[in-house]
Amino acid sequence: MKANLRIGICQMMVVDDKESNLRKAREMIRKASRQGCNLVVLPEMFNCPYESMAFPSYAEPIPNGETSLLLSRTARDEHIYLVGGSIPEIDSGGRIFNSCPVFGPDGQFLGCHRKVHLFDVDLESGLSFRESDTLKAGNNLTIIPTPAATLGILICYDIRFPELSRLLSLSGVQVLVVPAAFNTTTGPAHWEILLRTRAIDNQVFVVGAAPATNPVASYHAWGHSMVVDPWGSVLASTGSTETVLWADLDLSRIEQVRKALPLLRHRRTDLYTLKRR
Ligand SMILES: NC(=O)CC(=O)C(=O)O
Repeated sequence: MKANLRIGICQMMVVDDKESNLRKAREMIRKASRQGCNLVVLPEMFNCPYESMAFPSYAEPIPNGETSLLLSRTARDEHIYLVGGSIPEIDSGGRIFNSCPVFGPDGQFLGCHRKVHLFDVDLESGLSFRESDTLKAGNNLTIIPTPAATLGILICYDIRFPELSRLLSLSGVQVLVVPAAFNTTTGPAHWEILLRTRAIDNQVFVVGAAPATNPVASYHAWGHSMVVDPWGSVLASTGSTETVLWADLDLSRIEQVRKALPLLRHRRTDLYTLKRR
């Protein structure tokens, strides 16, 4: 297989201490880079516990806050593309978002995705979460063109809404990058199925980057970071512990799969359409 993109996922354990999280992220990014990765992805809320009430005190501006500056420097030092998972972002009006900043190999800020769908749920297992208690929703689709690949960014719950992935794919996205933090209720039930389904539906690569399970955290992340190819095959996956995972993406696979099974061409747009507002 001809590889043209080696993608690394830092499945890090997030703790209730920003400086420790930043140190761990940098260490794991460097490890991925030493393994030859030219695109490295962090998980959702990698600098902050995944707790609504923690978001305001951990929030920072993007791209000039402490975390963004560290990511930019690390991307430049390692000469990699870096998808900065997500962090709580505070804007000039004091609004807080769940946001994913992306940096290029010169450290340049390439863009930012603000989570569009907020995770407000009361699960039968007893797990309740209400991101909207402290966060606002983003209003944009996020496409990051790079010479290596065109990336589309989704954050966690966004993956459950197929319209978003389809719109991104129809706009030329080749790799859906999904920093996420599914939990031990929804993770075993839905995580792998959703990642593989979005890959199969859209015939794109899907990269799911999750935190490792932290047994002392209030929210138990499921881990199981994964890379899926456009046929829905799992190229790399892991369990719940801290690890750096990597996979080689051969982007020509997208055209091969689309040629053999022309799903996107076979859509009946005379019967139905998907409109971006
Ligand atoms: N944490 C999320 O945003 C989403 C999630 O855990 C799920 O959809 O399940």
